[in-house]
Amino acid sequence: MASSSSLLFLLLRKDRSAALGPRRLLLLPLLSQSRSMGGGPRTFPGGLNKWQYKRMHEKLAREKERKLLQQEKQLYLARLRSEIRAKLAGAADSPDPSTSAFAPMSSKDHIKALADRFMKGGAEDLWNEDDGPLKSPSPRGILAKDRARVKKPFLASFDQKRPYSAVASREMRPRSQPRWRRNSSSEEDSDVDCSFEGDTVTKRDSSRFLKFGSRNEEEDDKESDFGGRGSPRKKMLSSAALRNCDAKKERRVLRSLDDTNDVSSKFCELRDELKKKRELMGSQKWQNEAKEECVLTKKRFDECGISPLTVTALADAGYVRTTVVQEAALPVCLEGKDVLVKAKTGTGKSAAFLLPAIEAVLKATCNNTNQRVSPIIALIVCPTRELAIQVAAEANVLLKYHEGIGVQSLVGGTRFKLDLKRLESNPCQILVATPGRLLDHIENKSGFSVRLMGLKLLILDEADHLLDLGFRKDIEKIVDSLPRHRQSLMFSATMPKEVRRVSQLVLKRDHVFVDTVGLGGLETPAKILQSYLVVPHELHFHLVHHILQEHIMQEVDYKVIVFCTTAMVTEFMFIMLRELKMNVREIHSRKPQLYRTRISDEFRESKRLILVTSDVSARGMNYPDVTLVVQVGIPSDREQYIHRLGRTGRDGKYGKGILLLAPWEQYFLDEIKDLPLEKSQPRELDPYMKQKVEDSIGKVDTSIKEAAYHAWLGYYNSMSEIGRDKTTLAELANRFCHSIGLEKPPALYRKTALKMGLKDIPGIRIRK
Ligand SMILES: Nc1ncnc2c1ncn2[C@@H]1O[C@H](COP(=O)(O)OP(=O)(O)OP(=O)(O)O)[C@@H](O)[C@H]1O
Repeated sequence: MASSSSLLFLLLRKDRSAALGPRRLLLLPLLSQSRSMGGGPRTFPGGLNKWQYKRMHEKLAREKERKLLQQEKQLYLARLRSEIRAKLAGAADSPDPSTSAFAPMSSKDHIKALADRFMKGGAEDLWNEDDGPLKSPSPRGILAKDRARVKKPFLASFDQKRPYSAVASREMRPRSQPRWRRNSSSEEDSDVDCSFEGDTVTKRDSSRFLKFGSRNEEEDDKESDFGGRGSPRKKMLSSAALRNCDAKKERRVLRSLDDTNDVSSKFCELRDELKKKRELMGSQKWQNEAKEECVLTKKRFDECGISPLTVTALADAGYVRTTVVQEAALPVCLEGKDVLVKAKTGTGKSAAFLLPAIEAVLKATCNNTNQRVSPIIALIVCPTRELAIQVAAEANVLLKYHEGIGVQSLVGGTRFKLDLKRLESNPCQILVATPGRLLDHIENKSGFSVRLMGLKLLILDEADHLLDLGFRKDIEKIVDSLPRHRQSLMFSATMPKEVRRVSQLVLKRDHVFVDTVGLGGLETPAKILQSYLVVPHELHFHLVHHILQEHIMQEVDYKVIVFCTTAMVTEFMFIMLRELKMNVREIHSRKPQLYRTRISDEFRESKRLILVTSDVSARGMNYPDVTLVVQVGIPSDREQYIHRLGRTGRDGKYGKGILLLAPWEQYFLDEIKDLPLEKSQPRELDPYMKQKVEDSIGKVDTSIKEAAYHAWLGYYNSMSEIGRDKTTLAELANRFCHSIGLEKPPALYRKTALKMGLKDIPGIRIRK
């Protein structure tokens, strides 16, 4: 077993070094060329031009991905074959198959080998629900002496009794002990999860072992013409992800509109389940539970081993005690280890990675004082422009008393030359960047690559999103151009197991996993009251207006974010609400960067304002005191729901979240069934207000409505649940079309329809 996993590891290393090799070789001449020429070359080694050079890297990345995929497939097939053989040979009944020299490898061992390949120890929680019979004696039944034998997982130096655990992947629970156990009664049932945390055994709902949704939510530059979820081509790529071979996701395809009735029994089940949850969640109980969730700990920053100047700056900003994630992550990060951190939204992850970044700079600068051009010591990569700007601003606050340490941001949507000027005139040791623009600098300015040679610390904020297929290639290229001897940190509020599997692209194999949520723990802040509403498309816009009005009446200092599915639907919603004289602003990828930054700053400072936005504001944005988050339509996946919701209830405050779905979109509730969502009471719409909304919809320009229809179609076409049934999709799109006041659906270009698989589909009109 050990030899097979080490063989796999060797294979992988070989594959990786094959992909890295040419890049490294190419970098040397590139550097020497830049030194001799003095400026940044526009030609590339081997006489390649920029595009050839770019294509060569893309090809390398494609090959690497293909090889990984193939290996994964082989392993999975081998596992299936072995399982069949085991059954035929009656080995399944054998109490200990491993005792027979000829016994086939068990499925569990195969999965272990698979996990070993990625993470060595600590990968047990990456397994799929169905992988192997993890039957084991009830944890209650475990004898004290057995418990004593269970080596405590390596915990980062913080209080283990807290509801989180920091687990070093190198020292994991012995496999003989149950980490979690599925309730075998039914796939749909909420599972009971038993997990050890230190010495304690906790029972939890483990229904969050869910699918690997493809998250092609765009970074600013990636929001496609056809909605925010990336182009159909991107989607095709994502469907080739590892999950096809490994994740066992139950498909829910809507064959026709009538299917919504056919699955009513399923919904009944769901309703019952939710009713039970509602009872549990009775508002009194919710408040009590919420009160218990405390973000701050007793540990003070001056006890954390960070520079006194930083402690003073922190105190100026009102930070005296650490938050849960800061207490857990800081010691391991400051030790210089590679760390993967998962913590709920709004719990202070930014400071948890900025403080180690500052310490890394202090350490590096005192070791090396006479450099002509200051190297970049810490690089922070963020998925969106606003987030990068926000993180840079927070770094500046923490650097208040550190003279000579600079921070800069590199984001798309600004002029490349201006970036260069800024970088030259204000040298910085901490750089915050979005992947696209960063790669532009790496590939086009060799002087910049030289500055990156001194890098000590790489940080990926919203790491699961950055390692998702929309960004992964860019991240791989960036990582390939950085020194190998560095520390790497990855942070996010969500960490799907598939992302953990590929985290080795960035992290060392013996990295530490700090999880302040805990296996099976509630992934959303307890202080957010979550609910959902199901109404037909035709009433969505009326209802959004109604909900906003209701909220404004309840909250004097309201501050609301309305998330829409795509940039163009966002634009439509914004204009409609503006026509209704509401105090609204908009941010989405179709707006110029200067405008976006201005609105973002305005919203941060303001009260009594509504921000209508696409997913560009979903992750990381810290707008204080948001009182309500409304999500209109299905989010691209469970993770996106959690991040959008997390714009409220930050920093230990209370908040509200409402998810608005059309009847056919209810299947999404299954993805978040472990989250405490209540069904909201249907609202009575005032006929007068209804007419007012109709009038305002009528005032929106037809070209915007048409673009919104196209974007809507593109967004839902990329969702596997509905995108495969094109006829139903076209019907639903037509309903949406009526809801925005268009009489008939606007025509698509033939080429676009072909690309989207919508040619010759009834209800889809093609441009002559
Ligand atoms: N130690 C602290 N004491 C007081 N407030 C803090 C502390 N650390 C962070 N905060 C505040 O908590 C809020 C949320 O912080 P931050 O934006 O870092 O959260 P996050 O975990 O990164 O959220 P997300 O998952 O959405 O990215 C901010 O307003 C920040 O100022």
